[in-house]
Amino acid sequence: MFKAQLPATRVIARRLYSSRATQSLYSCARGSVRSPAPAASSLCRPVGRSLVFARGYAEPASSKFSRAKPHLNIGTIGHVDHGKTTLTAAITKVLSEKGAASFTDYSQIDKAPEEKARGITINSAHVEYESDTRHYGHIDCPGHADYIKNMITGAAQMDGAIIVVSATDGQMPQTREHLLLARQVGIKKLVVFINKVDMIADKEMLELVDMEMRDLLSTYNFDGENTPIILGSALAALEGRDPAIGADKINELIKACDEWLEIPPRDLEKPFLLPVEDVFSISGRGTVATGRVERGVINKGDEVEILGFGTKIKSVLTGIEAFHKELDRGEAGDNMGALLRGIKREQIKRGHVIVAPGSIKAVKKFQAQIYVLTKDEGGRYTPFMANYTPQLFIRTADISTRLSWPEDTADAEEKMVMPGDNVEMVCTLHHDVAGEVGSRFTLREGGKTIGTGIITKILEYA
Ligand SMILES: Nc1nc2c(ncn2[C@@H]2O[C@H](COP(=O)(O)OP(=O)(O)OP(=O)(O)O)[C@@H](O)[C@H]2O)c(=O)[nH]1
Ligand SMILES: [Mg+2]
Repeated sequence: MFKAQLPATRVIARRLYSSRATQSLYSCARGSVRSPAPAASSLCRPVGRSLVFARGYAEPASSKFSRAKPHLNIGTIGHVDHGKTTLTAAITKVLSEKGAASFTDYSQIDKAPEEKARGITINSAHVEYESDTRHYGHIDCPGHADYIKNMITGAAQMDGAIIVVSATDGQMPQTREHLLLARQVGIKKLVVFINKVDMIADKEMLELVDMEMRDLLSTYNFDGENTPIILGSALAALEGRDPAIGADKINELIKACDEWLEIPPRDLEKPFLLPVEDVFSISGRGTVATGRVERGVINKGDEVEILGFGTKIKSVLTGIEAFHKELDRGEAGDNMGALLRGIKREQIKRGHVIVAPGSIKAVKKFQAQIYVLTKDEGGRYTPFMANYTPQLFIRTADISTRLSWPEDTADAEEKMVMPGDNVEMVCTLHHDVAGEVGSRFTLREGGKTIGTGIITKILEYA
């Protein structure tokens, strides 16, 4: 009873605390004592696709799709009105005819539910469908601001994207902005859909849009030469007419996604990282750090490194507890307690990370893409300028950080950041923390979140 009221990590530490409890845990592991593990333990372990849900997806209403196929998160990006939502609806329409999706019509997608991600409201719709070889989760946002927020917060992370560009307009400012952001947040490959070809009779015009898109992709360091570009009409596909520019092109698009977009390494395949939430001293046994494993796998006896706050020490994990049992192995998603050999209570604290040695470094200064919340989102009412010093929260660490403009910025002295802006700034940390390109963080001031960001470039290691 008493234990049930404690946060999971405390329970773990308490269990490691008493050697008698540890003994009973061993017997529990052998299956001789105790009823089945408490339900709470099943909360943590990501099984197959549920990893995706841990990243912000709601469990889909239909579960008739095969879970056996590899899963990829994608979405439509691109300039306002170029046809992202129409294309999303068209994909579900064409694939539903093969039984590989449930048709989600335009109005259902554009009436996206609001999601709260780190205090930021994002309107986005998730649909899912299947190709011959993969299962896709697909996100479409109703507005430009929602794309920006979604990409920076990673509310629904995209592993790849379909950039939609209207043949009538060609590339527009948000085409470029979304491409740049896709690059910044680590999307490596895109597929291009040149839409509304039903409105263009001139073939040369289409070739021009194609060529310009390849140039633009290369400008933003994507593979402009080899990126698949499909020309079609999302509206024709949705309305079930002109298959040569409609349904056929949707099938071609999905095939291009299958062949060109890559499945990212799963969290389990990445190097081990445990953000420390709490630390306990257990007499007769040593120091235990608890937290939820962010990525990777660890085995009892493995060497680890503790990083952050000027610390870089090696140790060995001599005990692991997760799911209220003493185990030989912990993995991504587990709430675990880690017994560390030769580490004193004072040497480790909340905000440190325990990692596979050499897999990540501590950083002091980096460049980041930052979205600044509006006052309606609970953010600041007023703009700020360079040298503003909020608290930066990354994993379990919080550190005061100074914000400034990158070196080559014009008028850096007078430049203001308005609530609602998306900016690239330099963060100089008061002390070091484990970080890498792609690490996400939030900025807070006086107890409220004022911004959210993602590291794009490391400028100084600890
Ligand atoms: N003629 C033609 N019109 C299209 C096509 N695809 C989309 N449209 C129209 O273009 C308009 C904008 O389409 P949407 O799908 O709402 O565009 P969007 O990119 O989702 O727009 P935002 O979410 O507001 O950025 C609508 O009126 C669509 O009917 C197409 O292939 N041909
Ligand atoms: Mg839309």
